[in-house]
Amino acid sequence: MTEIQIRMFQIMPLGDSGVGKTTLLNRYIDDSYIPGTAITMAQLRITNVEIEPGVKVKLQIWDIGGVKRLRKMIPLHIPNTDGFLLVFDLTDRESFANIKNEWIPFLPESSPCVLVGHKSDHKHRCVSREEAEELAKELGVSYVEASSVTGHNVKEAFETLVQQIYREKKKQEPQKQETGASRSCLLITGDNICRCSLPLVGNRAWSSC
Ligand SMILES: Nc1nc2c(ncn2[C@@H]2O[C@H](COP(=O)(O)OP(=O)(O)OP(=O)(O)O)[C@@H](O)[C@H]2O)c(=O)[nH]1
Repeated sequence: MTEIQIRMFQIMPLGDSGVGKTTLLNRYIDDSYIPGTAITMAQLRITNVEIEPGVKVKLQIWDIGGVKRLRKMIPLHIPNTDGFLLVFDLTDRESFANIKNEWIPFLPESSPCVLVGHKSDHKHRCVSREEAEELAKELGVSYVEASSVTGHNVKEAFETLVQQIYREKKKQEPQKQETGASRSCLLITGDNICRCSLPLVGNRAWSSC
């Protein structure tokens, strides 16, 4: 019998309108590239990731449009968000400057974050890797250059963040176990039987897997 741990993390890509947040999500979740997507209002996407043998994460991703009038929705979601992708467009210097000017101010201190230089396939790049790495160092976060056109490093960007969240959560775990925050259950799917450790909500263990 295999023991499987199921966790739930919530993440949010942040960045100016047009940097490619929705396209990045489409590439990560559906492995598809849909050019010229319309401005997003807000949508919740869900996917599953195995982060190490026996540990699965149900990943909820809030995609909120980067235009100014939609930004008031962001603080509503921040308290439930475990980590952020700070996305800028490598062909747009303003979107790079806005990471510090517009997006960092939304974040609680020490939030797990990955800085993503997006559209790395584009010929007309105007932010150098050195500048971006310098910003990442200043912010104390990892830096990944990705392209949703080619798919290059898209998985890496999301999974670097998920691993970071996982490490942070594990640090807080001994305290959770003392309060009995999870319950071991048998999960039967077809011919497979596995043991899962599920979080307790109130006094119930739950899973939507
Ligand atoms: N060259 C190139 N273009 C891309 C890439 N990703 C997205 N685009 C284009 O960038 C434009 C904006 O992409 P979106 O995904 O709509 O941007 P967004 O950040 O979600 O925009 P909002 O919903 O307004 O916040 C679209 O025309 C995409 O086709 C990429 O990796 N390379």
